[in-house]
Amino acid sequence: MAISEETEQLQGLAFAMQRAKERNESVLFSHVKKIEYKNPLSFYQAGREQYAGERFFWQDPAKEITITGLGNIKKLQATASANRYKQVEKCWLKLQNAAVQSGVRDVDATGPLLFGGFSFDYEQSSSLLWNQFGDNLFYIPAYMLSIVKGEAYLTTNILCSPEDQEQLFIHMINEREEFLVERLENREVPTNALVEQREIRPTEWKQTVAKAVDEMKHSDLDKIVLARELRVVFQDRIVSEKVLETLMVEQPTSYIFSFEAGGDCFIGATPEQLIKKKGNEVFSVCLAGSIARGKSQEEDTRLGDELLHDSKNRMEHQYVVSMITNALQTLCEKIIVPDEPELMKIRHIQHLYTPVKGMCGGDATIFDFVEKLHPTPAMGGLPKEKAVVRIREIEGLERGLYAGPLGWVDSYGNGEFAVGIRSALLQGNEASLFAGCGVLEDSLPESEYQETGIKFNPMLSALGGHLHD
Ligand SMILES: C=C(O[C@@H]1C=C(C(=O)O)C=C[C@H]1O)C(=O)O
Ligand SMILES: [Mg+2]
Repeated sequence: MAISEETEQLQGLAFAMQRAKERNESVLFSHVKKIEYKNPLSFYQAGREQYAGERFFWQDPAKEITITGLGNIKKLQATASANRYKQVEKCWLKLQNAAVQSGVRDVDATGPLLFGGFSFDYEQSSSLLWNQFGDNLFYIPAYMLSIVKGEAYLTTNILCSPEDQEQLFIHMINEREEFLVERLENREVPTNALVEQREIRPTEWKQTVAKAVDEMKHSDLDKIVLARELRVVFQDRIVSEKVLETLMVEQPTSYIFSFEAGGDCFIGATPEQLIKKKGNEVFSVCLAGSIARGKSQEEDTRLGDELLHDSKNRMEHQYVVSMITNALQTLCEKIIVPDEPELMKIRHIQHLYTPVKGMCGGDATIFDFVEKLHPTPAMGGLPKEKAVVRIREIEGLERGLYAGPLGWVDSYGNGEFAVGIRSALLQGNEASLFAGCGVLEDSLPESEYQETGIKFNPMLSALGGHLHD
């Protein structure tokens, strides 16, 4: 006779607790149950009070996987160093070695899952703006709703310590049901009035671009991505669920994410995948080269054609294609790279886009790919090391998680990271928005300034700020 789900779960938990006592160390227990479809934003919102500062949201452009995490049973944070990817991975693997799982198995993005992100530059001195996140931050949620290909799964994760008693966990098993109650009736949020919208040092930024252009003419630096910040202040605290909801409507073909730490929230709608790994298959995207959307169909097509044939933008794009191709080749047995870029048209902007696919050997992990790829010349520049150093020296920005890898990995080794662009850091009633652009020898500071202006629009629109033309 098949045992009931409840029994299986309690047996799994008892087993994990026994293992924790035997090993005298904490053991991760994870139970997955298939549930009726639930609205992921409602789940996210339901955890607002109890799990404030410990929530995340992730949705991929194809909407194959939507993950909402509440709570934090284990935080992983590596030292800010070149070794940070390996450090996080090592801790994650160690936890999994002893982990006990029960319930549904073999569904991507269910069960024990690590969510988080790395800053753009581990050598940038620690900043005040990003102090809630540090150089990198990952955590395993207590409760997680995964919508995978239209089916819903609820994961409960518990870290059993050798001293814990079973009773302690029974309430968790009951508590989680509360988060599943749809609370759509509370979702109406009054409009939050904009108090101030301010670009941070725009004139200096253009001067920095001009300086970089000059430097490129006299050095081996071929490309550098320079970013700037815009700050918006609202009357009341910014509600991240409201922002997510708008982003989902306005940017349906981007990754929608939010990542809370302490009182802050890193949120955005990025069109740029860094790496996706599913079994031995890997996917990445080269995205660089930009132009505005047209006001009419004709103008839009004309602008798209212009972008496809513009030598500066093609070069800007090609640097990314070459670097990603080389990086993937070191870890893959086979890769497929189209010869020509296509256009990616999103609400406020169009880009040159080349999707890349590969097959890797059995040993390569998603962290290996993140380490090899980050930062691509779409976020850093070329040569990579030099560009990162120069960004640190001249950009004058605290990038934090902006332009860094953000994503998840599950216990099956599958996962996905996007780069955290078209994003904002929410801090109470203020938000810092970031946008950058690829500067080449023939860049014009004014056009790069305009381009970054457009790149603020996805977040400005979602927050309720004034859009750039
Ligand atoms: C750096 C950003 O975007 C990147 C820069 C692009 C460009 O300069 O053409 C295009 C896409 C992104 O790879 C950003 O949005 O902040
Ligand atoms: Mg550009």
